[in-house]
Amino acid sequence: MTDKTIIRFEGVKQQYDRSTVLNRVSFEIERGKFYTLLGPSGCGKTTILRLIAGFIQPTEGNIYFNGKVINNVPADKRQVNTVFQDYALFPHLNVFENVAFGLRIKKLKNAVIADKVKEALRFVNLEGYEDREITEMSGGQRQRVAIARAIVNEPEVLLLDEPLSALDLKLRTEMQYELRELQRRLGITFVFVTHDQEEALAMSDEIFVLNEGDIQQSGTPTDIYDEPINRFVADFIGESNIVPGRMIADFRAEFAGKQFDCVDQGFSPNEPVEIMIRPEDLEITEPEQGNLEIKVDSQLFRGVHYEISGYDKAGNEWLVHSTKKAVVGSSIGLRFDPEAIHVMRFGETEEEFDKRLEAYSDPAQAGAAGDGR
Ligand SMILES: Nc1ncnc2c1ncn2[C@@H]1O[C@H](COP(=O)(O)OP(=O)(O)OP(=O)(O)O)[C@@H](O)[C@H]1O
Repeated sequence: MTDKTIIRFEGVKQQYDRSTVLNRVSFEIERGKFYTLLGPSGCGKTTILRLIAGFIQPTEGNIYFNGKVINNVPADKRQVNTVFQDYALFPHLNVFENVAFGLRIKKLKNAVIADKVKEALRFVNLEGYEDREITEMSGGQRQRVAIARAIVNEPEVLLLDEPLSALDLKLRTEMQYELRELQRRLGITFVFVTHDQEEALAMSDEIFVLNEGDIQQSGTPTDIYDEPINRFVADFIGESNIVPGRMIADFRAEFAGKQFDCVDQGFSPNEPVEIMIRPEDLEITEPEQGNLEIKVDSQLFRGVHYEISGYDKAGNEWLVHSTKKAVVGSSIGLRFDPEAIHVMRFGETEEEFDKRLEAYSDPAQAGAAGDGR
């Protein structure tokens, strides 16, 4: 734990009846950053938010806030506010009263409330909308009222549970920029929940990828995109080619019936692995000039690139994103760099994975691990 840590989960388990929704999850959240909990429906994202907010208590483990255990601190005593998916605004109150609601409960003076509400509305670009009825506001504007109502309490952490999912694509993209910008201006910690990987990649400083009650991987968007820990993360974050293979030795992998140089090490000789290559890292060449040859099966124009798929001689399917066209039924070559080959070990924990990656970037450790070439 560092002095930047604001929230820490230590072995937190959550059970409803007999089903375990979180399996002894441990992680840290630092002050002033934009975090995203990303994962498919039902993986436990909202449960983590509810635990941070104090709407539920963990079955096991501890939750720390600024270094103190808060398992039994009631929700209204936590320095945390939540923006809900459906905004949960009061339809019978106007914009001002919706934002002022929490402050009235705290019995602040009217002049103080007026100042704070004005400031919060300014932050979300809704100055002058104080007297509007909620029913007269658009989806995007309601969203901003909900955010103003949360930030008016000056929380240390803002929790956002799929706040953009009700908006259409264009507005959603606009709000992504706005939220990111708002977080920078406010300088407080945001914990944002989404099942949309593009949204997570675009907005976050740090992403936690969840599946079935476990954190599969945590890291920056580029870490997670470039070095996914396993098939689940690789598949969930972007499109990927994943084929079976084995590590012959350090820096030498075999897949699709051939051997290739790669940048991975620290595996047992002949260890079975999964090989991942992103579609945009494959370059189309003449059939005999590539590292692999595939027979083109289909081609779709996607606006910026062509999406080409085909099969190699070993029967693996490959997806290619390229600005070059290919002819369905013809053979093409695929060229890729050793750095484009990502080797994934079966059943590796995040700790082991991080250690292995660190060894690549630290020549002293890499040497100690033995260069098997
Ligand atoms: N009060 C409850 N009682 C019983 N089961 C619950 C309760 N709340 C959530 N669950 C279950 O816990 C699991 C995780 O739910 P959670 O809402 O945390 O998932 P999520 O990742 O946020 O999903 P979504 O994206 O669909 O909102 C689900 O299987 C859900 O059915």
